[in-house]
Amino acid sequence: MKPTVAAFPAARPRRLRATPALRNLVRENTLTTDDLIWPVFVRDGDGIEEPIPSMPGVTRRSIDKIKEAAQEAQALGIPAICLFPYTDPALKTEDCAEAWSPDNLVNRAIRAIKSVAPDIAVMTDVALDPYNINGHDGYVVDGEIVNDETVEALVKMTLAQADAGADIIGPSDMMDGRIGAMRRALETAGHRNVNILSYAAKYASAYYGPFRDAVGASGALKGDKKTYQMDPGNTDEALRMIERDLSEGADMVMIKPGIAYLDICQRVKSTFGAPTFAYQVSGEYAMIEAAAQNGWIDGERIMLESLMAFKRAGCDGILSYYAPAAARLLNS
Ligand SMILES: NCC(=O)CCC(=O)O
Repeated sequence: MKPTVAAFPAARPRRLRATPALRNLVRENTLTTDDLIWPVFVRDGDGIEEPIPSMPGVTRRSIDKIKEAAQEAQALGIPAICLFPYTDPALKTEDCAEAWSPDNLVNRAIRAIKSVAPDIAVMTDVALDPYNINGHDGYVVDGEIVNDETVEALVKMTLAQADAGADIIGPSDMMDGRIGAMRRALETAGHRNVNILSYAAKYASAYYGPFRDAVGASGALKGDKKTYQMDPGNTDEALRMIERDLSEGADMVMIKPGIAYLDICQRVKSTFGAPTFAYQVSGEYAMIEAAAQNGWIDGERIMLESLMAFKRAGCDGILSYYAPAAARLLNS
């Protein structure tokens, strides 16, 4: 659609920018707390909030502190919280059995959140990397990340999370066929209302560096994730991945990382019209924080501007470490 614009001076586009009231009236996109999913890091212990040096302002919390965070999120009106575990290295194994233990950190955290903040939707991450001795999202056999055996493990992990009360399952592993396998297993187990938010277009990105520090996977990872995560040069492939995951039973889809992949967000939303999310990942957060702490940028304004960019690109929501800070500003 080509907009009709009169010639100057009949058209003076600045008229619509003249006052806050007029700007508010004609704003095309809005950012609200309803758009936010807050990723949080869980660790063992009690009363612990441990700073993550490469993500200033973000901490690893013990479950009692996660409960407080969930209550804070509920009070701020943030609809969902997403859990990532910092697993004790002694629990990381080749078979990754801790991933589907009913009493692993994440499953205990889900139950704890549900006990104090029942209005919050709890999202989980499904991938083997927090439990894998070699840091990969899948099983490694003779140097290869094997697909089908990994999917079997991911299904067990999914069911354990759903049993614990997860509302949204977030498969971030990028194996083939996992969405269909998870959906069938959830249906069979009677978890008919558990949503799947598929990390459908997840790129092999350097922007995840600080996250791997946060979950203690940096040292463990041998090699890279390029045989399962996507090549940053590709666009059409992202559309194929989204279409496939939706056809296998994903309720919502995600593009990750965020700000460097807004073209993908825009194409995905305009092509499929499905609930579309972006993940403003750890490296994006770290870059904004580093510049803000140096006084080189206005951190609060950049935070809100970067989140608004996702809305403009068509996203329905954003996973962001800024969720509580943004919610406080948006609510003020
Ligand atoms: N599966 C979750 C992630 O890989 C998060 C990445 C990040 O925040 O950098």
